[in-house]
Amino acid sequence: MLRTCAKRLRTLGSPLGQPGAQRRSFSSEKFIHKDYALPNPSWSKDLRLLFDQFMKKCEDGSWKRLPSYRQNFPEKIQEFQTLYLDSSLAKGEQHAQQFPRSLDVGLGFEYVMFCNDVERKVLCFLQVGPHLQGTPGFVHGGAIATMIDSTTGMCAFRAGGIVMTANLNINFRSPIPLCSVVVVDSQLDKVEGRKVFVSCNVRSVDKKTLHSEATGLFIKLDPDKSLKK
Ligand SMILES: CCCCCC/C=C\CCCCCCCC(=O)SCCNC(=O)CCNC(=O)[C@H](O)C(C)(C)COP(=O)(O)OP(=O)(O)OC[C@H]1O[C@@H](n2cnc3c(N)ncnc32)[C@H](O)[C@@H]1OP(=O)(O)O
Repeated sequence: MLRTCAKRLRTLGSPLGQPGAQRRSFSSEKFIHKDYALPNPSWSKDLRLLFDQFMKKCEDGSWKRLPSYRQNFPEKIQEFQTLYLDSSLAKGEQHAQQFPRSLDVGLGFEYVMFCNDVERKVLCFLQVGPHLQGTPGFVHGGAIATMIDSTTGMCAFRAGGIVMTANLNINFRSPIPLCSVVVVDSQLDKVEGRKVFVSCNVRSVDKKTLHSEATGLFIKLDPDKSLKK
């Protein structure tokens, strides 16, 4: 699996250990607002197949592909700051990046999310790159938690607007091989006032292996309360 992964990365012109090529181009607006939830040469056949299968499901409008950027658009950040932040927290925002998109293409998280608002589900098809290693040959638990947080967070966001994770409970059932593709499947369970409850599982593409199970509690932010440092 790792050898195939390294081969695909060489075709990107960003060999392992020399990630600078991708980073150099990052400063241009074009790359900041590039939609990363689209196929690139680092994507494996498994990820491409899932992508193509769900793009077909989007044709009748039941599913939607969610675009994904390294940075939020300035007007969104402005809106967020105006509503929820102390002005003292506004520093450094122009250099901020979405954490799961901050690694070089192919080396970290390669993923695309699809949502179905009627079924209240968000699915994430995720390829875990070689820089996400924990135990040798397997993915770091923190990397898995990141994508569970992002997927369940997106599910909560679609139901409740701007939310933050208050509690995330994960059971790691079976390790995820590095460079494999997994499906993060999240489901909105209920909304009680400002509390949004979401559950989630992570499985192999053939669904035979359950890698992780999780539940998340998200709280809709209250515009009358400012977030503090
Ligand atoms: C630029 C903006 C664009 C946005 C686009 C977003 C798009 C997509 C989403 C992507 C998903 C990203 C996913 C990543 C999300 C994160 O990782 S967030 C980072 C981690 N989380 C935090 O740092 C949060 C830290 N905590 C807090 O800031 C606060 O505790 C809170 C905001 C979560 C809640 O505070 P507050 O608003 O003051 O609410 P409370 O009054 O405290 O609580 C309200 C009710 O909820 C219950 N509750 C709160 N926390 C918990 C908990 N941990 N467990 C159980 N219950 C909890 C609390 O008891 C209250 O209940 P009642 O009303 O009393 O019944």
